[in-house]
Parts: sequence; C-alpha cells; structure tokens
Amino acid sequence: MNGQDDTLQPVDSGKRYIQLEKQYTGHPLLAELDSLHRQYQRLERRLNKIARIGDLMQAQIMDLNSELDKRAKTDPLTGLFNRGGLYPQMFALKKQLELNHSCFGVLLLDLDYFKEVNDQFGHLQGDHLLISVAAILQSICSTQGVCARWGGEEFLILMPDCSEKSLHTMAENIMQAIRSVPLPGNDERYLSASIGVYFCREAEMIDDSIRKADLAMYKAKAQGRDQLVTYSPELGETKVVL
Ligand SMILES: Nc1nc2c(ncn2[C@@H]2O[C@H](COP(=O)(O)OP(=O)(O)OP(=O)(O)O)[C@@H](O)[C@H]2O)c(=O)[nH]1
Repeated sequence: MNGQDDTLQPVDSGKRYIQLEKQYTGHPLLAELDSLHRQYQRLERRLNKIARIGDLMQAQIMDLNSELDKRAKTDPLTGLFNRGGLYPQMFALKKQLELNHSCFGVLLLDLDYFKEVNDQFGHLQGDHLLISVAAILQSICSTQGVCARWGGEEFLILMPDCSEKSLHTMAENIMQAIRSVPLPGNDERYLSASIGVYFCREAEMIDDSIRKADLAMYKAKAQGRDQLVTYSPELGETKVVL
C-alpha cells in the first residue's frame, strides 16, 4: 500500500484493472481479485444480454399493443373504422368544430334489400359487396372525411369543414358509384343505397347529428329506397313507417 486512494473501483473498466494489477503484483489478494474480475465480466455480459432481450420484448409488446388497438378500432371485413374507432375521431372533430366554429356534414348510408342479396347469392357474395362499398367510400371521402362501418350494411361518413353543396355532391357521387356495383349473376342488377344527409351549421352534439342523418335515411327508405334525403326538422316529428 502506498498511501494513495486505493479504493477499488467497479471492475468494469479494463484500464483501471490493469493499473491495479501492476500496482499489486505478487499480492496474495490479486488472484482473488482476478477471479472476481472475471466473474464480474461474465455477469456483465449476461446482464447486457438480458437487457437486450428485455428491449426486444418491450418492442414486441408495443407492436402487439398497437396491433390490438388497431383491431379494436377497425372493422375486419372492410378495413374501415368500426364504432369503437369512430368515437375518438368524433371527439377530435367536436373539439375542432368548437375551436373553428366550422360546419360539418353527416351521411348515413344503408344498403337496400341486403337481406335479399344475401339470401339470393349467399353471405360470402354479400361480404364482397360490402368490401366494394367500403372501397367506394374510401376513394370518395377518405381524403376529406372519416368513413366507418356503422352496422351490418350501414355506413357513416363524417365530413368536417365542408359546404352544404360539397356534401350533397359527395352524397350524389356515392349513390352513383354504388349503383354501378353489379350484383352477382348475369341479369344486370345493381346494388343501391338509401342515404340520409345532415348538414350541421352550429355547435351540436355529434350524436344528435347522426340521429338526424338516421331519420333522413329512414325517410329515404320509406320513399322507395335508392335515393338520398336531406334532414329537415319535420322529420324529427313524424314517425317514419317502413
Ligand atoms: N354478407 C353480410 N351480410 C351482413 C353483414 N352484416 C349484416 N348483414 C346482413 O344485412 C342484412 C340486413 O337486412 P335488413 O336489416 O333486413 O335490411 P335490408 O334487407 O337491407 O332492407 P332495407 O334496409 O329495408 O332495404 C341482413 O341479412 C344481415 O344478415 C355482413 O357482415 N356480411
């Protein structure tokens, strides 16, 4: 011992170890120190390995979580949002509307006589038609709005920051596109939909707006289907009978 501060540092520094080894050559504790040093290095390697595995597992858990989250919010058949996925979008939209006092539109679309389509052509063909409708909605609306599968053969489109005119044009485009989807078979029959349109000018609960679009959609069904109806206050007072 030479009176310097010989406190042994954690032996993770090879340089420090070599320095101590030189200083204490021949010391009886050196062999023990050497063996401890090797053990320490082994433990350090194992620890690093465990840390790497831990990082990997954490990344996998995060991937799984985001996959689960996506699945919980997405309709597996069409890839559109399901109701669970739509609610956060509605919440964000509501905030945006409150801030900007902007208008927004709601379209509620229900395919016509879809039970007959299923009965006649089978559920699998019905599924293909639902996928085609979802693709139409995505291509027409998704850059400006949010599309969701609201129920079995029912779809909801929310359009923030749109004009009444552009909402109607969009609804018309959707109607036309759906009318061009052929039903299976060779008899030139096509799909059709009834669409309820509601344009919201002032702050309102989005749930209320959807209810109004729903009333308009039922009116479209009652009037013969394959058409769009715009919500008017009288619709709230009359009972629509299908
Ligand atoms: N293929 C398929 N069919 C579905 C799915 N979800 C709901 N449906 C069907 O959609 C049909 C809806 O039938 P209804 O509610 O009677 O309505 P509709 O026959 O379209 O009649 P209207 O709406 O009055 O024009 C039912 O036969 C459901 O089984 C689905 O994921 N795939």
